[in-house]
Amino acid sequence: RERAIMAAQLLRTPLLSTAVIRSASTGTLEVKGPLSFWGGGRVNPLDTKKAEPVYEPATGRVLCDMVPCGPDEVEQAVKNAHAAYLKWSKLAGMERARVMLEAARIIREQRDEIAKVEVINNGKSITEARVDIDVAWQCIEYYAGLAGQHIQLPGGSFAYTRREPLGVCVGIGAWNYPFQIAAWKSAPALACGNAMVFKPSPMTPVTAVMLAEIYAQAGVPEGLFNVVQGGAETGSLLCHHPMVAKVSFTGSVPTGKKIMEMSAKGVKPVTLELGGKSPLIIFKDSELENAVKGALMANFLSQGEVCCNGTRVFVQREIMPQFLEEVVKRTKAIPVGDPLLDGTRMGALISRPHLERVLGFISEAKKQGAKVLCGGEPFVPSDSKLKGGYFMTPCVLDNCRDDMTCVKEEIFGPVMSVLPFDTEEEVIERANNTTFGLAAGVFTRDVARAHRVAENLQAGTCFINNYNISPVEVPFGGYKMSGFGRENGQVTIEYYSQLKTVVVEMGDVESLF
Ligand SMILES: NC(=O)c1ccc[n+]([C@@H]2O[C@H](COP(=O)([O-])OP(=O)(O)OC[C@H]3O[C@@H](n4cnc5c(N)ncnc54)[C@H](O)[C@@H]3O)[C@@H](O)[C@H]2O)c1
Repeated sequence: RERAIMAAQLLRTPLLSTAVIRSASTGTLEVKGPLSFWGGGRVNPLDTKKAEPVYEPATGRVLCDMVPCGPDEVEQAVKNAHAAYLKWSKLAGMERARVMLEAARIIREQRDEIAKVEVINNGKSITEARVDIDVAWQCIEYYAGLAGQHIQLPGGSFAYTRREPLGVCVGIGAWNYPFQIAAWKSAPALACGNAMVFKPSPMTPVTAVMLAEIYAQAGVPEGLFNVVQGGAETGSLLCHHPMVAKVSFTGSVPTGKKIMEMSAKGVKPVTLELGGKSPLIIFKDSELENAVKGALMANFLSQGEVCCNGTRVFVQREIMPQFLEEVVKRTKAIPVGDPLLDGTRMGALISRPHLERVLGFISEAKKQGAKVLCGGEPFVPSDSKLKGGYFMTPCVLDNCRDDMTCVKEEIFGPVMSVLPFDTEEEVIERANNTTFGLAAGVFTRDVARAHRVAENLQAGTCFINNYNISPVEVPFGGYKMSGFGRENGQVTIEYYSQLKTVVVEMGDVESLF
């Protein structure tokens, strides 16, 4: 009966054709049809009553509907994933690698189209979205292969370890890097022989389906990478499902705590990639031009909606005037507008409520004594089709103190708080005075100081003389309440596999009994 239901629901046509995407511009793309994917195709929803609108951030129009998956659908997706896992995990690493390399190749080939859809659904600039998609295929290419270890024991005996898959892994994503998060989770999961059920954010449901289509086209077994749509309810069904072996989550701290609690009930390992309020420390001996560029990169990528952004910018007092002058000049020059235009450097925030929340942080900062040096206002681009979009001007706040809300809480928007400091000892203490610990940065020409500061900062990633550089070869993840576990780099294999030790006796058994 289940098979019959599946057959009636399954759609193997692609969500969007290349021609449709190519001819689309801001305000024109229509996304129709189901956005969930399992068993090798897109699946019609069982119940559309709880459908929610998904908006195009640059125009404010409805892009499509997101229909959350209920218990029966989650059950189908997980079962499909499990069946695929049984086949996929028996393949040799090289065989899996071949399929994954093919998926990486297809993404590379369709990079401009995927980036365009990402922009339309997420609002970030096309220049950034293209980089996101490049990082996604690089990640899949990177993980296409892995091996075990052989340990010699006395008397010709030996042991070896096998890195074995966990089974069905669940990925739950945030809305700021929709396609890239799906790739960062699925690439190591699949490389290790697992299957994945991925739930994107309900605000950005579109491009994860495109990734599912690409994996299918590359030749993964049906059901190996599945997409279920929905919000908290669907996410919690996934975390509680007894056939799910692991949950990898990217999102906020409060949701991360719930994910951990739910997973604890089933003794499931979790990876938590949570929020941050990262410090960037600029010493007076820095090369100022690079430090200013670094501060901009640390704050304004993806409209400031980046978890590892260095939003607390500590500047040594002696260079504060020059730093502020230069940073404000450059911030004012950032072209905000139609995210699909090549010249745009800042697009629209994800939603109207989020825009209002970010503007609210700025009003609160002003009340608490901060001075707005530039930006921080809603912005209406001259192009009339963008008048309903969620744009704002990037903001630099001066006169900040450590106890202000804008300095303590994650804003997740284009708002830089600048704070003066005097000594290295003082700034390290202030930089670490937060419950978060995702990233940190330091600019200085003094090599010894750079490494000393990096050692003393409580953060999962420390950037020296740059900021927000995350190549796929390098592990990424948090300290403290920014989470645990890592994504990217070789170490992530450990988070998507379990280690089996096999001990082999080559002689006779010596018994004490
Ligand atoms: N560390 C990282 O790698 C990283 C990367 C990107 C974003 N983030 C963080 O993500 C946050 C912004 O993303 P967001 O607003 O989408 O976060 P969020 O926590 O609101 O939602 C994240 C995901 O969790 C799902 N979810 C919500 N409640 C759930 C529940 N009870 N059970 C299961 N799933 C549930 C959502 O539907 C969504 O898919 C920021 O705090 C940001 O710092 C972290």
